[in-house]
Amino acid sequence: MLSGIGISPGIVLGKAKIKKENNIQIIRESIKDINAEIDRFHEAIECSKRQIKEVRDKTLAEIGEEEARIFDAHELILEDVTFTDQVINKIKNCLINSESAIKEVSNDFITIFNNMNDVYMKEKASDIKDVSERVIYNLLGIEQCDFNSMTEEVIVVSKDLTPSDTASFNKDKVLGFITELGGKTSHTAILARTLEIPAVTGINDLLQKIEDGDFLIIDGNSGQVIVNPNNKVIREYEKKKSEYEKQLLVYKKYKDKKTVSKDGINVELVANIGMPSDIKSVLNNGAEGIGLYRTEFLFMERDKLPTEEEQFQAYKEVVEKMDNKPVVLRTIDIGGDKEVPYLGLPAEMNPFLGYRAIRMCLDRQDIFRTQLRALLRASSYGNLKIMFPMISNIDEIQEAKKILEEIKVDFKNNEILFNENIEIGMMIEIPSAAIMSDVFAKEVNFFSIGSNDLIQYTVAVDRGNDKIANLYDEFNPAVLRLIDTIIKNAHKEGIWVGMCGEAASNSELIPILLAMGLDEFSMNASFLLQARYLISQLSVNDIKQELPQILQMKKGKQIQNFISKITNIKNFKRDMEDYYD
Ligand SMILES: C=C(OP(=O)(O)O)C(=O)O
Ligand SMILES: [Mg+2]
Repeated sequence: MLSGIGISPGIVLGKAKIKKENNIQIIRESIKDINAEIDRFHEAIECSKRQIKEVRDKTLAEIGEEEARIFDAHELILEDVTFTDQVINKIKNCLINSESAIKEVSNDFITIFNNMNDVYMKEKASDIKDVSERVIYNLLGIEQCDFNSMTEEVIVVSKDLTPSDTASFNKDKVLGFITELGGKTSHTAILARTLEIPAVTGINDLLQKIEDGDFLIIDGNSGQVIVNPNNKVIREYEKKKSEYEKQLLVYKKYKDKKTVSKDGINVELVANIGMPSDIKSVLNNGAEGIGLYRTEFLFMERDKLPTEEEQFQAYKEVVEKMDNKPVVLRTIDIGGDKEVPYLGLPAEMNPFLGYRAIRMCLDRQDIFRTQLRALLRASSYGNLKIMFPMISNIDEIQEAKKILEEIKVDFKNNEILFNENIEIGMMIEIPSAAIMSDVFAKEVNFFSIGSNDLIQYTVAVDRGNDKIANLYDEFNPAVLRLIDTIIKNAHKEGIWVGMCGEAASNSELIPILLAMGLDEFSMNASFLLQARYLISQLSVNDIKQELPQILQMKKGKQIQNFISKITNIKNFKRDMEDYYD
């Protein structure tokens, strides 16, 4: 049994097919005819572009537009003169062959991007590796491994797989794959999930542990790989596989349904997103809207502030793609663990208690006003709602609303279109706001409970600190009492209340939140169908009867046990975590 990281869910059983490393030796040869060498390089670039276009078109036809964009990025690398000029200069100045020049230049770029210690930059490094290997193969006239023409069903085993490799898989033949390198957020992992090919990564010395033809079981849910299992284990996994697939079919049936409990209570089930490209999976998983659009991601991974126009285009794209379904756009929550280096903000002793979110926006009104203008403009293209994060006192929400009003007046004077009745909401994620939620409820049209922060501030536990993760508990009775207070206060004022922190997708908490009367549940798209299924199995009024008793319990564990006993959802929780964690 080998343990790795499951990057694409599902279970498969089959024969191993090792993708041999093309251990090509690139020899640094001296050249005499510079022009001929540069021509050779250009020819290889053109040939690579043609191949990338083919992979792109295949991806577009068989997988999707978003995935095809990975290969647009590959083409851009070949068109990027900072890359190609450096290779040409190396050929000219060092009088070396193209293969070595590309290897040296791409290695420099890969090292720089990998050292940035940033997921996005690391992905860029792997794109450069993919593209430069392709050009080198073309220079050397080496055929690349053709996954498209596999004739028997296999599980591909490889040190690494590029997005090009993954996109060229013949889905009928490649049952799954295992690699040594790669992560959950890599392009290869994204493609595997879209293709619904189970995959596991992160197994050290993989190629020393598996041989061509070995019989394998891959469990993409738990990240386990079993090599040459006995018949008993094979039968056990065949059963697991069929149960998993049956359950998945049940979930999929809920895609276009409303979210209604067994006893007829209707709630809204919506998704959290970070950027427009997340929408595809949101729609595929039957979201009724977006409950949290974390716009700060548009401000990260770049070297200057996005302009009003750039922001407008992004927000408009989201709103239009959601086609009149509600989209709660949260103004930037920069700070805490979300750093934006080009803003030059000084380091702080306690960043989570510091210059963050609305605090920064009310201080840097240039940034805030630009965002408000962009989102107000986008509001005329669909059902957009505005939400302010990290509100801790009444002045902040009033000040934010005042600034928004000023921009509305300016828009009216200048005949700029926007939705005059746009709903305004606030996150309740700081205990002071939760305690004063009766007062805040008079200021806004809705609340969204940010349980990630609300928990960390209520129990004084850093949400990212593994050492004290046992204290970070959504079932902590203090947290549950605060949530109950917030919902009651919102309803007294006649406003709706949602939750967009991770706790909204916790299968043992969902029954309690339903009983408290939460109106909207916002979560990662991959949890939506399971949550809708779970809700359809629950009788909210029965759980409501138990709520006073639950709120009197002294320990989180006690509450959790009680809920799993009365709702019988222990197995369901295990399902959720196995499949998507
Ligand atoms: C949704 C939340 O906001 P973020 O995770 O972006 O801080 C939260 O705090 O629960
Ligand atoms: Mg938060």
